[in-house]
Amino acid sequence: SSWKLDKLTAKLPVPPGLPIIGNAMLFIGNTENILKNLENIASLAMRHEGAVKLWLGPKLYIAIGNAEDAQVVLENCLEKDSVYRFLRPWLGQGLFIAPLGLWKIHRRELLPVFHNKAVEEYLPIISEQADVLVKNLAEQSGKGEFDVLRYITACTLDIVFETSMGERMDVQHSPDTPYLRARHTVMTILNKRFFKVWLQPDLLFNLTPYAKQQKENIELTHKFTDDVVKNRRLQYETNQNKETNQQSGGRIKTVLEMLFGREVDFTDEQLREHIDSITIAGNDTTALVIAYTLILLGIHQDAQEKVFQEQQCIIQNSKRGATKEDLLCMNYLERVIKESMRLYTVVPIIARKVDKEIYLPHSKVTLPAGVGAVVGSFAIHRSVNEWGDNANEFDPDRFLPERSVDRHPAAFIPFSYGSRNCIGRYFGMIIIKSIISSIIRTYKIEANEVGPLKVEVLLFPIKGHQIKITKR
Ligand code: HEM
Repeated sequence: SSWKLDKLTAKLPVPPGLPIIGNAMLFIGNTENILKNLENIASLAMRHEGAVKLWLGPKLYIAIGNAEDAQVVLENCLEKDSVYRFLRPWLGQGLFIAPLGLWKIHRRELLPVFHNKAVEEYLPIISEQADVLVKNLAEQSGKGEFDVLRYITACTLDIVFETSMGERMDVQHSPDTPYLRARHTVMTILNKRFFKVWLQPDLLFNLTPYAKQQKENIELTHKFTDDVVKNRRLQYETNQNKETNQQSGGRIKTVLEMLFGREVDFTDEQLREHIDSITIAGNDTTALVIAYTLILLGIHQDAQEKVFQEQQCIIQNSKRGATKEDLLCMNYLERVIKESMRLYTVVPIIARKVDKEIYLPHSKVTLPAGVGAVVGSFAIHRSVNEWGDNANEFDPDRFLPERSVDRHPAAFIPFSYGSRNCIGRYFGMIIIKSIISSIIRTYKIEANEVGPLKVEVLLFPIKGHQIKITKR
């Protein structure tokens, strides 16, 4: 039946491949090569109808580089592709990879927890950590280039841990803990598995030392979250009669606390899986967007000056954290952040399972059930068809309302699209805005370039996020 699948999708171009493994060669080699190959696939797609097909071993994938087909896939295919199965031992049925039936029920329960009003309660925690970040950065002020991502990641970890489970990790002061090391090890092994086809079959993976290492480190991270869930459940049950709404007693409720006593009676294991999924999906993504935006502001001094002037207008010379009202006024900064997410799409590819036949109106091809659909957000964000001839140039004002009216709704999808999009997108945006606001009011930034990129699930610059800062 691969013959039948091949025939059904005969209209689509296919890059040259090898027998048996098909196009899997495209994903072999270093991570920089993977990106080059992805770019070649994207340009092959552009020369045709914005889609190509790839055989990865026995499985057929359709790679999509146009907004119209991306919209159809992201609206209709809500089940994650089987490539995410490697996350299963770690994240179980957590929202990020939850199978469709369970996902529908749990997403509905989690939505109010990530509502604008609910996450705005976390602004004091965000500003407090942004303040620590600004102080930590002082050691780099007036010196040469340095990689800013490490500082930002420590800050977003502190924010995400405190808001999701009420744990004050203080990563910004003590970045090296057994839990964080274990977490990093698991991520490194998973990344290898995603991109190295020979590590994908369990049989082969289990022959490597990675298998044991992964198991031990997953157990360590599970134990950490299990303990938090157990303690918070106990506290919740003790206080149950006293507290009723989010801010009772003046204390802010964490994501975890908001999940107790809901319509769906989450088990402790389910809570652990959701909380782990949230801290994994929400941390590096947010940190990367901030780091790319700082480089872009360092390159484009005129944009930085405009961002600074806007801050002066809103918060004057104060060093206080940004309030909800302040954030709403940061329109230029918001356009800069969007342009940063467009050019450096930190989640560059999204893979979904096609569980029922669907027709792609742009490529004019019917995808049979059983194939995988890969949405190339990075490719769509840089496509001249969607963004015009200067698609590769930095121009925040392309996000002015009057210049956005004719754009396809799925031409800009940094948080994916449709009902399985990012549940934390508003939370992510307020963290990003608030942290950049604090940094830019204190430091002037310089940077040369982002340079060549690589894909390790997320998008990274090969030489790191190099910037120079000086106190204003
Ligand atoms: C700028 C920062 C962020 C970016 C670029 C981003 C991007 C994404 C994308 C592209 C997806 C969908 C993946 C797919 O369709 O397969 C997603 C899902 C998700 N994100 Fe985010 N995210 C960000 C911040 C956050 C934050 C702050 C949180 C929570 C604290 C979060 C939690 C999640 C969760 C739980 C999902 C799974 C949703 C579901 O399947 O229903 N993300 N994110």
